[in-house]
Amino acid sequence: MSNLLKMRNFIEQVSDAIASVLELDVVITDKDLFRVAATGMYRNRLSQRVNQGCATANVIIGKKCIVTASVPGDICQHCTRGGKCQEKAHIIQPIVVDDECEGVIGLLAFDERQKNIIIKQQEKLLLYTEKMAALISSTLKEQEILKKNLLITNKLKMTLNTVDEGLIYVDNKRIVTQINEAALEMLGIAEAAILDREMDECRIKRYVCEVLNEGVALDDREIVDVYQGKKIHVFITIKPILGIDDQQEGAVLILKEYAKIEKIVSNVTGIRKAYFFKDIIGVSEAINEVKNKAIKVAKIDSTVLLTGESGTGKEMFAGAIHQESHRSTGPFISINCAAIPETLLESELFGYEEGAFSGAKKGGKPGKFQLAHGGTLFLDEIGDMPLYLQTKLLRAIQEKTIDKVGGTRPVEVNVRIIAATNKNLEDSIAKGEFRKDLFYRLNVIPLNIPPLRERPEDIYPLVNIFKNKHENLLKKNVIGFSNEVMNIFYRYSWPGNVRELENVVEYMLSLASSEIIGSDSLPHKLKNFSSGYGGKGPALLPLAEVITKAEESALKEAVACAGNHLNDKEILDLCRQLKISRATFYRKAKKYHLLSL
Ligand SMILES: Nc1ncnc2c1ncn2[C@@H]1O[C@H](COP(=O)(O)OP(=O)(O)OP(=O)(O)O)[C@@H](O)[C@H]1O
Repeated sequence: MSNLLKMRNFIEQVSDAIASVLELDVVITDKDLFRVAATGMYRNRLSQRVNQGCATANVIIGKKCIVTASVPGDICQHCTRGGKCQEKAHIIQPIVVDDECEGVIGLLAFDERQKNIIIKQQEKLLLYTEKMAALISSTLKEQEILKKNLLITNKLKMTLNTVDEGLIYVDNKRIVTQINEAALEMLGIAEAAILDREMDECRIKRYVCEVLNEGVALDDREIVDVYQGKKIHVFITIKPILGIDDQQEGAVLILKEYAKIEKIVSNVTGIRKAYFFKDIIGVSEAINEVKNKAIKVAKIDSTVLLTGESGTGKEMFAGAIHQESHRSTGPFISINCAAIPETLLESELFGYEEGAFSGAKKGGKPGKFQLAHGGTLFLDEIGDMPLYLQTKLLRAIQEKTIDKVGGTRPVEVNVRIIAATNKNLEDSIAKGEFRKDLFYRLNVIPLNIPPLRERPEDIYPLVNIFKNKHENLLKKNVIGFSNEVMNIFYRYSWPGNVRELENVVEYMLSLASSEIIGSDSLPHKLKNFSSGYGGKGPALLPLAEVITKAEESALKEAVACAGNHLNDKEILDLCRQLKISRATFYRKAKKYHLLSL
């Protein structure tokens, strides 16, 4: 479709305007020889093609205006209509855009009166049609520029929405002019609630003001805050945007999510945060039993298999065992066998030699086994390892050597293996998904971490620890959770275990507006759970039982913090802090088996 045809409405308006001013008929024809707009005789011949070789076609080729005072003139000699043309005279003006003829404006005379107008007012008409052709030409150009701009904007929008970083553009008044999907997700906000409005998140606003006032970029500032009820933890870079004349036009904000950066660093290096046994919180007999056993086995170099539901703390235990072992000065390298695509897992674990496959790095790459040399290798989600790699892993454990992908000689490695799974490996063996011999190799020392619902005494100290941790991060001042909330915590089944509990505490703290956090801040699924409170749901615990549980947890935690094996002076000190008598302490110690911990 020609450019003139695309703007048919506008072209029709121009042709009507010319005709009404000049008392002549007008036809506007595009470069494909189609009549786009016309008045008079040609109005009912719109969208028809004019003859090849006619005056119009000649002007389109020659890009020069012609005046024929009496049709047929010289220019008509090749026209296929010959003497049948009804035109008596015409002026045909080309519409030229960037040296390309897009079409013509034709002023036509069909009778003697109109013919006289053309003859007598030729100069004036030429000037007028020239101006009209220029008007159409500039409008066509504007349309072209508009189309290009629209395309650039669309490409930009698509690019903005494919990047992982959050991007926000603000003008000099801090009004958000553009925001991508990643930024909306990080801020937990809908586009309509932020676009064309002032950037009002207080910490971000402060930094934006700084950049706009001083005109100097700001790099990777860490922000931990609550924005519209959602916790945000990001690194922010803000750069001023300069216009064509070097005037500041606003700023661009680049947000990188902390959790994503942490995950990338830990995935690439395999290095995890160091955990110690003191970080593993819990006062229940069950958790202390596992802890005590783990402390003992840390000293020997045997392979450990940690089992337990997701979020029970298997990775914490693996890290703590490493720190307590004679390998603590060596590396602790972790790999999640379920998170890495099967095709990459082998080279991630065992490394590869140069040229092992297309895309292999020059000089090859060491695998996690080699990186863990002299330390501990934590194989998380071992139950998801494909069978062919299980065979290779078994050989590495038995022979203490690994075969790199594309390698010709085995490489010696000195590594302690700790594996973990939330699957029942015996079931996997029965289904033929896990090698029995590997299972026995890994299961030298089995440690099972019980789910949180089986050790409710741990809930209170865990809630306390997480409250303190996130209270500081979120800069909130909270005393604690209401009895109703604690009661729900005790009765809920925690399918996501300690991880879920921590997430719930963090969520509730970010919403907290009072010192005691009530059930109104509970996340949806716990709120639903609480709607059964006293109704259809599980029965309420008697108040006395809640108090007893809280007292037991608080005392066990206090004794554990003081060091478990307390002498007389330490017990006296503890009683003073707890503001209870020695007799009361010993009575409760007996009741809750405090001193046998
Ligand atoms: N006893 C505990 N004391 C303090 N924090 C804990 C405890 N147990 C688990 N956590 C916390 O819960 C989260 C999950 O722990 P971890 O990753 O060790 O669990 P996991 O069993 O390895 O989970 P997955 O099977 O999903 O990998 C972590 O944030 C950890 O800090």
